[in-house]
Amino acid sequence: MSAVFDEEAMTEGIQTPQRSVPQGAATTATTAGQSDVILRWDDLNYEVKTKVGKTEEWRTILSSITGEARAGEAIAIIGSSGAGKTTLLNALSGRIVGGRLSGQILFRGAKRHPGSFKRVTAYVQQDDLMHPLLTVQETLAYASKLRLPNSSYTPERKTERVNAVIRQLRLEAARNTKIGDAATRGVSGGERKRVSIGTELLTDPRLLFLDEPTSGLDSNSSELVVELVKKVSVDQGIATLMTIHQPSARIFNIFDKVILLSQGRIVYFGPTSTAIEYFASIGYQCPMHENPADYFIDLMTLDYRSDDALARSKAQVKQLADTFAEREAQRIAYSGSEKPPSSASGQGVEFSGELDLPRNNWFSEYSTLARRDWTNARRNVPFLMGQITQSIFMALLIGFMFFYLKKDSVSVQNRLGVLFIIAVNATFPVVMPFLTLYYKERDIMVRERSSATYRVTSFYVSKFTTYVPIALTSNTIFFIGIYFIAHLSFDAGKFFVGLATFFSLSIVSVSFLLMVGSGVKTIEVGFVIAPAILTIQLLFGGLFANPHTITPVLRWIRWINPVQYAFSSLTQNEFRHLEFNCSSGMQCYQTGADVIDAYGVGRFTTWQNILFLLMLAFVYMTAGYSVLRWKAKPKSIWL
Ligand SMILES: Nc1ncnc2c1ncn2[C@@H]1O[C@H](COP(=O)(O)OP(=O)(O)OP(=O)(O)O)[C@@H](O)[C@H]1O
Repeated sequence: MSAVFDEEAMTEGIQTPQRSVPQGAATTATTAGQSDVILRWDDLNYEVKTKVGKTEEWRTILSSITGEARAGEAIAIIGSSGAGKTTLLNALSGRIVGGRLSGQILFRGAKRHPGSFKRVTAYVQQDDLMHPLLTVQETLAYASKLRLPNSSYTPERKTERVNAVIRQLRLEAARNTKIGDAATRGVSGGERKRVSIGTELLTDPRLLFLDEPTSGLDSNSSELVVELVKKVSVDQGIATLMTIHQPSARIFNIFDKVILLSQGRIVYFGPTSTAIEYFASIGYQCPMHENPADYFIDLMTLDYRSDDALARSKAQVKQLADTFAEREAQRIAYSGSEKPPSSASGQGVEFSGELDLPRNNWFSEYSTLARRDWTNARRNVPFLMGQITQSIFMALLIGFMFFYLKKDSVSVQNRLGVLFIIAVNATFPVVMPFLTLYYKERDIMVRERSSATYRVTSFYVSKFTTYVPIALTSNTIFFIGIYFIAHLSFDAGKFFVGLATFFSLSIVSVSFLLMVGSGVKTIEVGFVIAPAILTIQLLFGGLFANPHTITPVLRWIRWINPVQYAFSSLTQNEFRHLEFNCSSGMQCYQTGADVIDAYGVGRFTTWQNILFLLMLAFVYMTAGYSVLRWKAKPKSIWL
């Protein structure tokens, strides 16, 4: 019996209730027709380069892998560590990066189109990257807003879909519990995994891939996860493939089929129910009370305890894989070609390239992401309190350090010092804490975008518009505190121009952290690069060295240095029209204009400096966006 597909609904990603497949309809390759084959892979080979240069070497990771997955079928990929399970799952799901992949993969008889294939497949990663401060309900609701098209789903239908997934995955009790993380207690490991699966099931996929969904879970939670996945696969006619480490006997028996992998070769692929029989037929009888999965894994695992044991186990694995290949060849010769008619030409059901387009318009994506970001920010009380506390503390400390600046010549140095510290405070305390936040969000974005959820621009702009107000709030507290405690010029015009400069520098800092956070591979690298660049900006900021006297080789740095523009603007603003009382006989600055001249900060006017700051913010934002876009671009190999 074949599953009934609604083509139009598939294009729109709509739930299609008539797609259900009766249990048992797709459990054996021989009884079901070709039409319910969702994914077919033939002779897959994958190699990676292990040495570069003249002595180039390639290591084979997958070798001659053939098989298929049908609607309603749950298939386990089992093998010892390093057998190639994840590599196979990645190859089939279109997530393999680097190396050489050959063979053929057909989705419902047709060559896969990356954009449309992603739309109809779901991939549940081993690490459940989710927002820890959102509840289960909110996590799924935001995912539904981002993933389901507004054109086919009204808000009510999206809510219904979320409720259906919550029921399906038995998450009712945890509905209002936060996801949590190491710092915040949240849902249990099993619930977390089910939420992760739920976000993928919202779009009603045809194919579901799961990488080690039971890792880190106790046996009951593992069993529940696998059971629920199996039930959903049957109910919705989904073909499911999952890698799994040492399943219990009960979990093993839930699967319709198993792929037993060793050293990148298939040792067995077929119904779970006949695996014991097959191994017995080739001389390996699973003992009565032993978990078959453990027994098979033992047979397939290389024994590194001694050279002899290793040679013996290698020979055994080779023999198992060779025997299976021979049996398969005989079976195919006996039953005729197993390939679907379209596979040779790759001409099956073609997908519309339009499926590549994002699901919703930019504003819809942006407003959902911005609301989600604000909810996360509002709930991140330790972060917000940390920002505000450090602003108050620094304002008091620095304010009283420079308490009551007078109008004598000695105050010139202090006045310059306080202005420079204001500039410093708009950079370091913004960049460093926000960088950690952004880095985590970036990883979630990469995961969410791997199933073509939303545009990079909507994510990026949403981050900018969330971080800027938070940074400006804490920075305003700092600025007002220090301005009045240190008695900077008591002049409304000067105060607001100073604040505008400080705001502009804070905006540059947010843009800078977005650029660094987008560019670095790991957060550790970010923590090295960001302070190094900020320190250079401070060194060339205008206080330590006169910009005009810096060696020409390094003088260009001032053009891209926001601190220098900010310091120049703040200094001109503060010192303009000031006059100093010189003690008799002492050489000193008579007026603020003398100070501006002496420090070489009058090249551009205050407003020109502010304009340069905003231009720099734009340049950093654009550079960060370009890097992020390039990084977020899928680089997978497609067959
Ligand atoms: N890009 C790569 N470069 C080098 N080696 C690779 C690459 N990808 C995979 N491998 C190697 O291929 C083998 C199979 O890796 P894979 O991650 O698929 O194994 P696995 O069966 O999922 O193992 P585990 O259960 O431990 O996760 C491993 O030895 C791994 O080191």
